[in-house]
Amino acid sequence: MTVPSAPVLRAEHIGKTYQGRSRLFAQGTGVTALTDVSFEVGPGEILGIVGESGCGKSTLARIIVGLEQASVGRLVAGDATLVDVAEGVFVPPAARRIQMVFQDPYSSLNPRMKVGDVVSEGLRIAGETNRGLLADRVAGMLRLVGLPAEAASRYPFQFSGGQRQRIGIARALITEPRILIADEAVSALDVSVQMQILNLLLDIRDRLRIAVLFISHDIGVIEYLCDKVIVLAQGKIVESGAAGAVISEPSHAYTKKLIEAVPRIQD
Ligand SMILES: Nc1ncnc2c1ncn2[C@@H]1O[C@H](COP(=O)(O)OP(=O)(O)OP(=O)(O)O)[C@@H](O)[C@H]1O
Repeated sequence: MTVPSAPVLRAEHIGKTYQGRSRLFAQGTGVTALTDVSFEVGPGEILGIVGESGCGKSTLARIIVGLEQASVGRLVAGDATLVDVAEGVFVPPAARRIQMVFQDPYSSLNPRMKVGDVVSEGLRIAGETNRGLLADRVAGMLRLVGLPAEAASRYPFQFSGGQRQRIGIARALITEPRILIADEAVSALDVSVQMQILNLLLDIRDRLRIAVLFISHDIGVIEYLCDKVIVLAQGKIVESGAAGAVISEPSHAYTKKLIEAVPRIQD
């Protein structure tokens, strides 16, 4: 009998209301971006978070990584409570061991930094100064994402979009996060390059047993990559479960609409 692993991340009843400063929000109503969002992701599991623009995907990612405060709810990673709004718990981003890969590899890499410095930045911020150790770790990360070690001495503009996304993944993984959040990480890439990056994420998941939250508006990509999925509409989970089951037999009209809108990736 296999014993189920403890979740790497558990979100409990997360809610977020943005309180604007403009007169539009004068009545204290604000914008409700998330309502009662709960899910779990286990080690080596890829959870897809799918929904149309404005459904709250990026807000959820920013809350998990700690760039945004939740208005209500809890986030627990393994034994550690990262967020408990009622108890006033808020673990700062640098202490969460959660890293993000962003949509646009062109703008998310500092063009004036060599790739080696881009990739090693997280370790240097954490206080690592040993140049030999940093170079070894960078070379290992570049190898992991399928780039040659010589890439370290070049600049981001010397690489293609897919290669830059590999650099972004190496940068995210160097601090050994327990969770990787990919926010529309393949949306800016051509379809064939998308497939290469999705396959790289599968390979990394298998090798590192890391948990991945994969945020996308594209249900075809979610179907190819993810074990589980939550479908967000207007900040609420309208459907969740095993990715194959949700996509082959969607029970909610919103999920059906997402499926009809996107060509399916065949493996
Ligand atoms: N800083 C903010 N202040 C006020 N409202 C915000 C803020 N950020 C997001 N929102 C609102 O919260 C809701 C969810 O936005 P969010 O960016 O999380 O959605 P999304 O699904 O990631 O959309 P997209 O794919 O377009 O980025 C939207 O109604 C948005 O207008």
